[in-house]
Amino acid sequence: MTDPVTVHVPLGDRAYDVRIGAGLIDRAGAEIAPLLRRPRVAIVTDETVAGLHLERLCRALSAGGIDSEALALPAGEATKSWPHLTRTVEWLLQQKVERRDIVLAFGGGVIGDLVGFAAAILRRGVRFVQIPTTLLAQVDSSVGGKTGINSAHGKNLIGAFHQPALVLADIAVLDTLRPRDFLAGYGEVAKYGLLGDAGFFAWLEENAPKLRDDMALRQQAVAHSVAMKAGIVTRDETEQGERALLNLGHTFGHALEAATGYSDRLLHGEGVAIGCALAFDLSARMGLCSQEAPSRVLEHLRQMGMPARLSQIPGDLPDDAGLIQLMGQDKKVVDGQLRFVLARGIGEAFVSDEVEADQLAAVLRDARLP
Ligand SMILES: NC(=O)c1ccc[n+]([C@@H]2O[C@H](COP(=O)([O-])OP(=O)(O)OC[C@H]3O[C@@H](n4cnc5c(N)ncnc54)[C@H](O)[C@@H]3O)[C@@H](O)[C@H]2O)c1
Ligand SMILES: O=C(O)C(=O)C[C@@H](O)[C@H](O)[C@H](O)COP(=O)(O)O
Ligand SMILES: [Zn+2]
Repeated sequence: MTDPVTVHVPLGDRAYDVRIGAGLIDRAGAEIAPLLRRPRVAIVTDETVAGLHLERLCRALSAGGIDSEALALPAGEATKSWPHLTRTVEWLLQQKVERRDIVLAFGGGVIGDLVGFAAAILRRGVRFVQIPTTLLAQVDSSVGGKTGINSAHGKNLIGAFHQPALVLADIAVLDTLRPRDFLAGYGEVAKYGLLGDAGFFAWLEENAPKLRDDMALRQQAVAHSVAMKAGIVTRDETEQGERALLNLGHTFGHALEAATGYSDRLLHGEGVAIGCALAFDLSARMGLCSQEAPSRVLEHLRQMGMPARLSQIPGDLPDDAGLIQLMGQDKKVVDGQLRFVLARGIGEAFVSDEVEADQLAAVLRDARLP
């Protein structure tokens, strides 16, 4: 057990804490009990997380005098869909979860997004606690209140803003992640440096390879990422402006996830990594930043063993027109016009609607090369 770090998200009557430390799951009862009106919770998780960590969570809740029931959904992005949303909401109703109860989302970003959305619509809104178990969910998806599911038309197209009442990020639970899932989550960590903190990116260039083994560095990386996200979300909760910077790499990434059918061919964080590389390439081609910036991004992703090019995605992809059509469903689109997060350098991202079709085509063409 390390001393937890707390990042507060000061959103008025929707304010909450993000607690970050090793061993927090074992303290879940004590951490959650003060939020409860009656000592019971409904847990929604996925089958992989249930097999590895559910018993421990239930024991910790029980030690705090809290009864629990759990629903385990299939693991993977395909679960962020209407059928599993329906199943979750119906199960929560069957459990007679009341408006003043708390639902626990115990898993990665898929569970957090789905369960957060279920909580947002159940009885027109019940509170929920995020217990994120992937690196991605700890640094990004559990914080900020974006919840939702995917559609064949695009990523996260059905959803709501619904802030959690508490986030408990047990960084030791990441030890059981598959290396590929750990690295995919790292895509979102690197994103924070790239979008707004050159010093953090330089720190990552030196320390990121050690995050898997060094708990103190891991805690620092998670806490720094969460603090950056909390700051942005506090200034712009519903993405009227600055929050769109958190979408760096996502216009490309989300289109690629839709193109690969939300399957294991491409994980969200991998799409973000490729998308960041493409966004920096596009920025350099438009003369917004020097060539050194995309070269550094590529070099770092390669050093970490992450994909950075379209040619690293297994199987066929749609042609450029097909990918651009998928980008047309991006939530940043205004009046039918695509908007991209571009950069003037590492840590200097901004939103632009001035990308020209031939520049975009050149980026996509080159990214298809091996
Ligand atoms: N709401 C937001 O702000 C936001 C931000 C970023 C990403 N997202 C969403 O998050 C999703 C991706 O999240 P993810 O990468 O966590 O994927 P995920 O939830 O599918 O988890 C990845 C895999 O890791 C397994 N897993 C989870 N915890 C584990 C553990 N401790 N040990 C072993 N295995 C474990 C899961 O079963 C799954 O197979 C995407 O749908 C993305 O759109 C949302
Ligand atoms: O919290 C945000 O805002 C983000 O954009 C974080 C992203 O990493 C995340 O993938 C988010 O779900 C994407 O948002 P969307 O609005 O493009 O679906
Ligand atoms: Zn993301």
